[in-house]
This record gives sequence, structure tokens and C-alpha cells, in this order.
Amino acid sequence: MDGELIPRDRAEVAPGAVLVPDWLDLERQRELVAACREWARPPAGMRTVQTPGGGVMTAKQVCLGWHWSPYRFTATVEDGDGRPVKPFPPLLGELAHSATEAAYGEAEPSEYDVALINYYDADARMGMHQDKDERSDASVISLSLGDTCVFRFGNTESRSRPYTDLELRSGDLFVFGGPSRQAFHGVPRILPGTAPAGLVLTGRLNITLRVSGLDRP
Ligand SMILES: O=C(O)CCC(=O)C(=O)O
Ligand SMILES: [Fe+2]
Repeated sequence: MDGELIPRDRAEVAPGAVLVPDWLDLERQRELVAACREWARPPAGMRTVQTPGGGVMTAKQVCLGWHWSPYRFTATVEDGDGRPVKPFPPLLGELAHSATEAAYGEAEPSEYDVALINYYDADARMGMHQDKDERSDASVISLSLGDTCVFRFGNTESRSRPYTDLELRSGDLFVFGGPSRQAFHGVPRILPGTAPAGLVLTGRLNITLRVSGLDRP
């Protein structure tokens, strides 16, 4: 947050998993929130995701580049209105490049082509899972906007301990790759009302950028 007495430091939470606090300034956060509002509109807009077991994800989601539904990527919104997924914008490709550079000191060479955007209201959360539907081992890039969340970053073996709970605040960048690429992670809690006042957003948006490893049809 702006005006922090002691600024938070870049932190390597696990090998290859790096937190860069306050990476996006407020203006950039505002631009991204405005863009998310557009991306969330139909067609191929934000939807509720059903899991094969009959459950429902509490975070709502919209995808860019490739559409994700449990547990694969498709070109159309197969679990929604059936329309073609919105394109992956060059802006996010550039952001991915600078994000990996900020986290690791050098940019990931792969071309990012997918964004998954999750919206959390005060009661939403996300269970521990691995991001394993990509056919690429390129790092996953996570950008947080709005309310702070508790983000749980675990190990590659199981959903349980050891894990680290950290706060992801609006503007924070988190990148996980290398030996941490397949680490289990989740969002146990949102801290309502913690978004920066200037953002005009209730709840939390998270944008993950990924490399699908798929050829465009
Ligand atoms: O909201 C977050 O910070 C995590 C999102 C996530 O793990 C995912 O989209 O796979
Ligand atoms: Fe994930």
C-alpha cells in the first residue's frame, strides 16, 4: 500500500516463487481494472465455473487467449455462451515480459498467450490446486487488484503443509516458476474493504498470465 512506513521487500517465498510488492502503481491498477470490466462483458464474458464433481467455484472467471474450463483449454467458451474466447491483448504480453524481468532479473523467453481473470467477492476463495493444464513449464504470473487476500503457497507434493501464507495486496506481482511451477496454491480468504480508495473496486481481481503451449487452431 502507498505510504507504508517500512516498504515491503521483494521476497523469494520458495525457489522460483517471487513476490514483488507494489509492482503496479495506482494508475496502472486503474487501467487494468477498467480493462477487466470490459473483458468481463458478454460475449465470452465473466461466468460461474462448475467443477466436474458438481461443485461451483466461488470466484467468477473470464479468460483471454484460450478459454479454461476444468480441466482444459479450448478456443470457445464451452461451459458458457459458446462464443470464441476474447483475444489475448498485446498489453498483457508486454506486461508478462516485464513481470518476469522484475521477478527473476531476466524475462521469460516464452510468449504468453492466456490470461485467467478471477473475481472474488468478500466470501469467495479458491482451494489448493496446481496449475497443470498448460503444456509449458513457463512461469505463471499473478497480478492482484482490489482487496487484499491471504494467498497460500505450498509444496509440489500435496495440498497440505508445509505452506506459506502471505498477503497479496493490490498492485502486487507474484511469479512462480522453475521448481515451484507445480506447487499447490490457493486463496483461503479475502480481506474485505482493503482495496485502495482510488481504485473504485469492491472485491478482488486476480489476473494470471500463462503460456498454454498450444498452437492456435
Ligand atoms: O487468485 C489468485 O491469487 C490465484 C488464482 C489461481 O490460482 C488460478 O487462477 O489458478
Ligand atoms: Fe492457480
